[in-house]
Amino acid sequence: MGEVDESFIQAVEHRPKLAITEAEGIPLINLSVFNSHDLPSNPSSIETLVEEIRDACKNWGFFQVINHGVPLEKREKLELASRKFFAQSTEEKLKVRRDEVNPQGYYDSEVTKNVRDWKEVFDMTVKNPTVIPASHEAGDNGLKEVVNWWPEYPSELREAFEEYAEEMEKLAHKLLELISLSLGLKANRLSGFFNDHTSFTRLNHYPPCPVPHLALGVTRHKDAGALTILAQDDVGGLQVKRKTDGKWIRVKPTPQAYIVNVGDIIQVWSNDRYESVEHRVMVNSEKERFSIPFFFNPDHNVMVEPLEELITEQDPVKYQAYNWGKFFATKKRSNFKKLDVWSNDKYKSVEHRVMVNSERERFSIPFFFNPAHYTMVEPVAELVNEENPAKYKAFNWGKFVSARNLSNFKKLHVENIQIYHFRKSE
Ligand SMILES: O=C(O)CCC(=O)C(=O)O
Ligand SMILES: [Fe+2]
Repeated sequence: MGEVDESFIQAVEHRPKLAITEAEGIPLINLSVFNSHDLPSNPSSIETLVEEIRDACKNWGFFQVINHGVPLEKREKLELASRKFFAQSTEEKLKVRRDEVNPQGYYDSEVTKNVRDWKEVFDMTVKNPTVIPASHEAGDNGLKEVVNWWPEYPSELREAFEEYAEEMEKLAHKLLELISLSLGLKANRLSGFFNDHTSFTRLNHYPPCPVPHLALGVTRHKDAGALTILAQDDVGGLQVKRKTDGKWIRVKPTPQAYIVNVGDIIQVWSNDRYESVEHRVMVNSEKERFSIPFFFNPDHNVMVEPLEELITEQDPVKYQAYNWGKFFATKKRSNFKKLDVWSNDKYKSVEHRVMVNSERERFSIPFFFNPAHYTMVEPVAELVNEENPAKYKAFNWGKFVSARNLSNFKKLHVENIQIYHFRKSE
């Protein structure tokens, strides 16, 4: 990734401490009773399991599962293909780069909460094609089909992914059943939301980082979907914000286990009984790290809202319904970076500052020449070509300025869409 660009540097309060206490870990749950059939015949064994899931979702929002039924060789095949893909030159990887039209593929400049992540990724949807809204605009009812890009090398990536995704889907449905039971609902209560699901899998590669105390592999965030099932390698780096005290707890790699976390959608469905928990990824200066999250997301047309069975007088509805596809499209779109945009990075905006002195006062009068508020700022078309693809997405100047003024000029703090925007006031 070359020299360390300022966009990677976290604000002081978000920088990771390199020595982290590994006190209490997230719960480890054995799924063996549940992994061979749809619902096990022994009701008391499943009761204990459901109880464990309930406690884990309530107290942590995160847990690990073992004896999950996913064949190890399928995971290893995809892990190996991922290593081979990322080991190629940037030029090769950019041939399958994600763009405005197709959000799948390779990407090395993801921005979470306006700070760049120290990672590169490759995204693939599980359904190929996957149907999503054509745009984030509320009035636009158009749909589009997203198809996966496949790199030339390694040629086995596609097969490895497809086999793996099938296993992930099975595991995700099992977990969904357990979660439904743990909320006192029928096992299949949530299954119908996933007929044409928009799930995707991401290959993450975190290269060694010369400034692990200043940057993060993934900035603190919550996952927007229903559930995430993560395979991490043996390097470690994932941290979860413990609910009891807000401390960052490292998720110790457990060979062959999967890490599961509740996403925002389960938070809303459960009307806050279960919360989607913040997590982040630390990087280190010596070892690269690989991980593979599977994001289990419902159909694009699902209206996400608290489940009516969980609503009572004492526990009234906490969220307004929102459309999953639109929410997701908006979230993807608002992941953009800083200025230097029109020139597509040919000219860089340069930092400057003003010194004062002990004797003389000084006056100056700057004139800030800004476009109209409705201007959509994006690289000018003449400066964009195949060798020099657009480095910025379009953004609205007026909205940018008002967000920036709010954030005290420190960071471009245009906040991503979040479920709390749909929270009803108490
Ligand atoms: O790599 C990891 O351990 C977690 C990645 C993650 O949180 C994400 O991609 O949403
Ligand atoms: Fe995540």
